[in-house]
Order: sequence, then C-alpha cells, then structure tokens
Amino acid sequence: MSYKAVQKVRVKVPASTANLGPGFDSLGMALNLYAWIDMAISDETAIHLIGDQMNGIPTDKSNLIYKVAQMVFEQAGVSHPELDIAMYSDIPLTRGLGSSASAIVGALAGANALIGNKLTQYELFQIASRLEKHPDNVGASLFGGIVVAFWDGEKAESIRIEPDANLEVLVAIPAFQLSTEKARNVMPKQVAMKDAVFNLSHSSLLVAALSTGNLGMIRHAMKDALHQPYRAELIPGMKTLLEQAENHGALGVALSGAGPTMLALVDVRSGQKEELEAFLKDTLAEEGIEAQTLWLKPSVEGVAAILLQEDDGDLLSFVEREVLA
Ligand SMILES: Nc1ncnc2c1ncn2[C@@H]1O[C@H](COP(=O)(O)OP(=O)(O)O)[C@@H](O)[C@H]1O
Ligand SMILES: N[C@@H](CCOP(=O)(O)O)C(=O)O
Repeated sequence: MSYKAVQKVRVKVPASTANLGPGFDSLGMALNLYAWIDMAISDETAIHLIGDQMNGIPTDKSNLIYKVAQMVFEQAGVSHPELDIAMYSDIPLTRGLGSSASAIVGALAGANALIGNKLTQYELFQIASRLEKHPDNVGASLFGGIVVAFWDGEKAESIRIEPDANLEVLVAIPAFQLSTEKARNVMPKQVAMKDAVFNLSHSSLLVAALSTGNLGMIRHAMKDALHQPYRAELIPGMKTLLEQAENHGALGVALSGAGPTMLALVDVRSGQKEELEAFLKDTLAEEGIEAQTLWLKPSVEGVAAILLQEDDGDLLSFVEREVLA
C-alpha cells in the first residue's frame, strides 16, 4: 500500500486517572498534566529522554516508545526500523497517573501520524488495551475526557463522556513509587457476590452522575469494595482519606489508578479547597508520607499529534520555551 511518510511529528498526550473508585479497569479520566514526544524517521535510532525523572528508562531499542511505534508500522504493513525519539514528561512515573499509558498512547499516535494515520483511533485503542491489559488509562489518554470501557482479552469498546465544566481534581502524589503490578498482586483472585454487586451498582451510579452532571451524587457513588480495601495496606493514610475527605469539601475521593496517588473530585465552586488540600497533605504527613499536591482539571482533549517542519526546533527548546517558562 502506498503512503506518504511524514518526516517528524510532535505528540502531546495527557495523564490519566483510572478506576475513579468503583470502576476498576473500566473508568478513566484524562488530566491536564502532559507528556510530549517528538518522533522522526531516521537513519539511526536515537532516544533522548529529557528531565531527571526519566532516569533508568532505556534509551535503546528496548524502549517502550520505540517498541510500540514498531507495532504500529507492523500492523500498517510498513517498515521504519530507525527512529529518532525525544520525550519530556510532567507525568510522574509509577504513581498511579498513567505514565505507562501516556507513553503507549503517545507512541501509537506519533508513529501513526508519521505514516499518514493509516490506522484508525479504534485500532490504536485495541493495541493500547492489549498492551496495558486494561483500557481505562489508555482510553482516557487517547480520547480525552471521561472514558467508560471494557477490554475482554480480545477487544476493547468505549464511550466517552464530556466532563462537567465544574469538575476539578486534587491529587496528592506521595514521594514513593508503587508499580501497578505490585498493587494488582495484593488483590484477591476471587471476590464475594456482595462485593461484585456493590461495585456494579456504585460504578453504574457514578457513570450516570458524571454523565448527567449530578455532582452531588458522586459522594454516594464513588465507593469501592474490589480493590481499594486491599491496596490500602500499601498506602498509609489512605483509609482515613477515603473515610473523611468528603467532610473537608471533596465531592468524592479515591485511589488514583493503582496508587499511591490519592485523588479528590472537587466542585470549582467549593469554598473548601484550601481545607481539603491541607487535610490530604496533613493526613499523609502524619503517616510519615511526604506528598506533593496538584490542582488539575479533566483534559477534554486526548492525544494530539502535529507535523513538524525542519526549522521547528527540537523538543528540549520547545519544553524550555513553552512548558517550563
Ligand atoms: N516514557 C516512558 N518510556 C518508557 N517507559 C515508560 C515511560 N513512562 C513510563 N514507562 C514505564 O511504565 C512504568 C510505570 O508504569 P506503571 O507501574 O503502570 O505506573 P503508572 O502508569 O501509574 O505511572 C515505568 O516504570 C516504566 O517502565
Ligand atoms: N485499573 C488499573 C489502573 C492502573 O493505573 P496506573 O495509573 O496505576 O497504571 C488498576 O487499578 O490496576
């Protein structure tokens, strides 16, 4: 099949929070915290990771972004074995804010843009869900907004919900890392029917509340019996936050993804923002956990790729000029 390859693209991809409490492996929301990837077809592969937080991530062909890009080329039936890749990210690694999903989705979108978007968004979503083994983070990073999805081991389907304009997100990001793998391993292999019913009903109600803008219902719906009770043992202070954050102005509170980040949904009109932020920070500090708090918004946009010209400059100068300035 013929196609016109583009020389260089720049991708902007949002972070994501998964589960939103009861929607284990099925609900995700994109957040306005971003990673950027430059990708170019080249004569020799080179991978440039900008910023200290990328320490330890491989810069050879075992790099996740390189490998995912090759999957796109393979599925599209084209060959570009050598790539020049640069990445900068404001999304903290291994904290429950979907850094691995952002890398996967960014790589898919970048590689696809390089080959004239031969694959559809739906096809990219299938590859991303297969790689992550759950569709919540990748769906949010790909489509933006709030995404309701399943992946049954063979295919993924999703519906996007436009986030309510009054929704704000407070995250408390502990200084320690917790891999998704470790946080999945503490969960039981089987659950009681009553816990399954609890989550089914709460997750359904949460989706209805988010779809209809019934923000007052979030406090009742954002409760979970499938994963948070088990993961709480890995995050000192989590149990107290889950039990009490609503008394300090949160619409609802949950573990972000597999943690350790804690997330509170907040109404922008709340008069208790300072009180809530202090409560999150102080509760974790009492357990000896230093945490950075950030006020975020849902990212309405999902991943986006733009084509670069020769004289557009490199990612480092873009980041210094546009992101860090
Ligand atoms: N830009 C990247 N390039 C390569 N690998 C990455 C990148 N970002 C994240 N990863 C991989 O994803 C892992 C974190 O994934 P995970 O444990 O699921 O946490 P989370 O997705 O919540 O940040 C990192 O340890 C790293 O192996
Ligand atoms: N549904 C997954 C989400 C993992 O999210 P991450 O941001 O921690 O990678 C889970 O809960 O395991």
